[in-house]
Parts: sequence; structure tokens; C-alpha cells
Amino acid sequence: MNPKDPAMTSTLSPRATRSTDAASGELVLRAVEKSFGSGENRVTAVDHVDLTVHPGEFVTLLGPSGCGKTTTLRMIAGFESPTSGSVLLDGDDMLRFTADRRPMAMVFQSYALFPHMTVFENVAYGLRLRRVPAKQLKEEVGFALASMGLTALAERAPHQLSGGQQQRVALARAMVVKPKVLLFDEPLSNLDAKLRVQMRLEIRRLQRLLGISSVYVTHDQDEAMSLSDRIVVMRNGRIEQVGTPDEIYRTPASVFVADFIGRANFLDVAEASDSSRTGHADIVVLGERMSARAHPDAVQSAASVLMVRPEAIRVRRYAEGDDQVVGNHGRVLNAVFYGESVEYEIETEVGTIVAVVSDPVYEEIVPVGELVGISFDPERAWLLPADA
Ligand SMILES: Nc1ncnc2c1ncn2[C@@H]1O[C@H](COP(=O)(O)OP(=O)(O)OP(=O)(O)O)[C@@H](O)[C@H]1O
Repeated sequence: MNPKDPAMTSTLSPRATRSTDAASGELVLRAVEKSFGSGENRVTAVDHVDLTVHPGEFVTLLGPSGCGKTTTLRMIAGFESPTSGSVLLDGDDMLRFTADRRPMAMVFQSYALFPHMTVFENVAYGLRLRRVPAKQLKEEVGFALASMGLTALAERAPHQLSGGQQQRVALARAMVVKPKVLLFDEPLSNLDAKLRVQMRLEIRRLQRLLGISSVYVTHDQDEAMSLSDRIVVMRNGRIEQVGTPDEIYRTPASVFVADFIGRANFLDVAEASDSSRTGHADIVVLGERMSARAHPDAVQSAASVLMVRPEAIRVRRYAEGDDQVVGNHGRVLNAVFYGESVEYEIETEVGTIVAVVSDPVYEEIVPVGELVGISFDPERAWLLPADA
């Protein structure tokens, strides 16, 4: 048993009253920093992070390995202490409490179930610690098991369960104590691809049902997109952008974010007018003048690039003998049929452009080697400051 596991012990806290107040669960990180080591070996893992998770909100920390996601989560849970800054839950300073005294529950990648206890007892553990009366305990564990589809497995031991079932038990165990905040540390990374997709839908359904504020760590962008109300993209210990999945995808704050979330073509921009007031800039790209949506900093910066997502690129085939190759064009390097779409790699004067064309059944697939014209709707493009 791990007494430091908040899923197990959060109900011991005098403050860990179960969250019946729908408005509770506002988590605030204020100027949070964490350094490890000293002198030359000092590493700043988390660098001045400010973040508010609203009551009932599902927020995902996303970023490449080493960007500080796990360290941030562990400071919220109380497994690490910030070097400076504060962590507040509904206005209460959490840094005064050890992990086991915080009204939070964490779901781990490794499930962390008690091997010698049945599924029922694993889920019941947190309620037993807080001496919940037997009848109520049975009801609440029963509800948690039922909502995770585990009722028939209640008497099994963890080793008699599949990985997906074990993670369901871990989820049931976390939710049964009705924490104010649920924390998830890459909980699906040990599961196969299909199960991961299924489990993330379940996590989201459950979290909506219970309305518990949640912070979820992953490096998987699909997971982040499908689960989150808002995504926090981190880089080198700092927050690069916070936004809804749609905002992050359509209006990324930087080339780094655009590249990390989904795929993007980046086109060099020859001229750009001031965009700071209008949200649009007049630009010259691929030899054409157009007005594109623009990040407010795009033009003030020394250089800017135009992001065009693959699905925003239109591809049209040149008829045989057509020698009117005008405007933007290229040659098909690769064409992959995925059923619902075709992905093209097109060699152009400005480098390789990736285009994803949907409804390929209704369009002829252009063979490798053919010449194609490419265009895009500038309203679906996004002007960004070039990466520093
Ligand atoms: N206990 C520690 N001692 C020293 N350095 C640490 C410690 N924990 C983390 N770090 C360093 O802090 C940085 C951030 O690590 P962290 O684990 O938070 O990143 P992450 O984004 O969660 O990465 P991953 O996806 O690989 O888990 C890394 O450079 C890491 O090496």
C-alpha cells in the first residue's frame, strides 16, 4: 500500500469533504516554478506557470517529452513541492497540505491497484478509510463499479483482469471518493490503440457525469483533442498556448504549436501588411497576393510564415496535354489512399506540400508523377510569426 497515493487517502483530510458543491473545484497555479539540482546541474523543469482550471473543466497538459507536464501534475498532487509560486484550490493554499491531505485523486499509468484485494475492495478502500457506513459504502462502490461496467468482476483480483479492466478499476477507485480534482498521469499509455480510443470516451463521459475538475497529462495529441475542454501546450517548462482544441488547431500561437498539433504546411511569406488591428494581413505567398487571417504578433515579428493545414489544400489535376501550368503547381510525389481520404505529397518550388483530400471516391486519385494545381482558401490559412 502506498500511503502517499492520493486516490487512497484523500478522504482522510479534514478538508477533503466530498464535493457536493457544483461550483467548487477551481484550481489555480500562480507563477509556479520547479528546479531540480543545483549549480551547473540545475534544471528548470517548470518555469513560471500560470493556469486556472475552472470548476468541472477538463484540462490537458500536452507537450513533448521533458517539457514539464508530469512535474506540473505532481506539484498539483503534492508529490513535488514548487521551488516558488502557489497552488490554490477554491482559494485554499494546497502547499500547506501533503499529498494525502489534498482533496484530489490521481489515476496512474501503472494502475497502482492493491494486488491482494478484490476489485470491490480496491474501490471501497478510500471509503473505508473515512469510515463510510457499510450500507452507503456498498451503494457507492456499486455505483462506481456499475458506471465503469465492472459489476460482474467485483470479486476478481486485479491479476485476473485485462489492462483495460484494471484501468477501469483505478478510475472507479478515484471517482468513488468524490475528489474535487481528478489527476491523470498518462493513464492510457499501457493500453493498445483501440482500447485507448474506447477508454478516453469513457473517461470523458464519466468526467462530464461527475463534473469533477480534471487535469490530464499526455503527449498524445489525439487524446488531448478528444478529451479536453482546453489544452495547455507546454514547451521547455513554459506554457506556449492555452486554448480549446479548436483554437489550438486553427489559430496556434506559434509554429511550435502548429507543428505539434496536427500537421501543417508552412509557406514563406514575401510581404505582409500590419494585421494587429484587423485580424487579417495582406500577404504575398506562392507569388499570389491574398488576405489571410493573422496572429496579432505575426507582422510585428521579423518574419512570418503562413500555416495551411493539409485538408485546406485543394488539388486539381491537369488534363493531358494541358500546358497552361499557371499559378501554384507541383508534381505528385506520393499518393496514399486511406479509404475516407487520399493523402498527397506534392513537390513544389517551395518544398513538399502535404494535402489531404476527402471523399476520394468521388474524385479521381491523381497518380504519382502527374502535375497538379494547388490552391487554398486564405480564410483557412493562418499567418504566424516565424519560429524564433
Ligand atoms: N526528480 C528529478 N530530478 C532532476 N530532474 C528532473 C526530475 N524530474 C524531472 N526532471 C527534469 O525536468 C524536466 C521536465 O520533466 P517532466 O517529467 O516534468 O517532463 P514531461 O513533460 O512529463 O516528460 P515525459 O513526457 O517524458 O514524462 C526534464 O528535463 C526532466 O529531466
